[in-house]
Amino acid sequence: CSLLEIERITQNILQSHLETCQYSTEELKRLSWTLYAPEEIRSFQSKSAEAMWQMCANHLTNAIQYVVEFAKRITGFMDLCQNDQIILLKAGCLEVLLIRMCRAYNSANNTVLFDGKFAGTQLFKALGCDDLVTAVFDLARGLCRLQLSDEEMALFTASVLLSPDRPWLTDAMQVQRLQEKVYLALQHSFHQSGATEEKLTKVGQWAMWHEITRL
Ligand SMILES: COc1ccc2c(c1)CCN(C(=O)Cc1cc(=O)[nH]o1)[C@H]2C(=O)Nc1ccc(C(C)(C)C)c(F)c1
Repeated sequence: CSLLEIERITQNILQSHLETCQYSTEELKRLSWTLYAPEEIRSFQSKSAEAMWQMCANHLTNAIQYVVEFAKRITGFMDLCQNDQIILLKAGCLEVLLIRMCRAYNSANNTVLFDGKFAGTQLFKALGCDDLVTAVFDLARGLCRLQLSDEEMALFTASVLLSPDRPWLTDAMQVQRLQEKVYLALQHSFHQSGATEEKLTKVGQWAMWHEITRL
């Protein structure tokens, strides 16, 4: 597709991301140095698993609404049949939420935004699943190292949402055509920003992995 179309796709997806990213980069920077005091951490740790899960579920459900709104604003997503829109969102919204979460992660002290301040893994002890919590923090740390710009984050999460290999899609080809345009825009964006070798390799690996899983 033409450079003009690439530019148009990039602007639409960047705009959609900025309008639905829930916290601006500046806001997260400011928040990232407000940490919980030891007694506040202890009060979270002494909650019941049920109460702690309820709190996390509320926050994540709220965040997922923003991901749904992001998808609806991507040109071409609303042209898909409703069945496919639902399949793509059901399969992809948690992946997108976890990728977006790295923006609210501070690798300097391994903390993530939770309920207004930045929390370390020990705050979530009451949940009783340290492995899941550690995995979420590890993913955020890995993604943080890519130092993705808002534009790259927008294009990357859009390409994850527009995965043509989700099961039961009615028109996978239509989704694949959309995803290929977003990949082109992402590559163009990396080359524009003189992306680091690591970033290109990482995304290349990710694209490869996607090819492999599609085979
Ligand atoms: C897309 O990126 C993010 C990143 C963090 C949060 C959100 C979205 C949603 C709002 N949120 C809140 O804590 C809500 C709040 C913010 C505020 O100022 N007042 O209330 C955060 C969030 O949900 N963080 C969390 C971090 C770990 C977990 C695990 C338990 C999975 C580790 C989790 F479930 C939620």
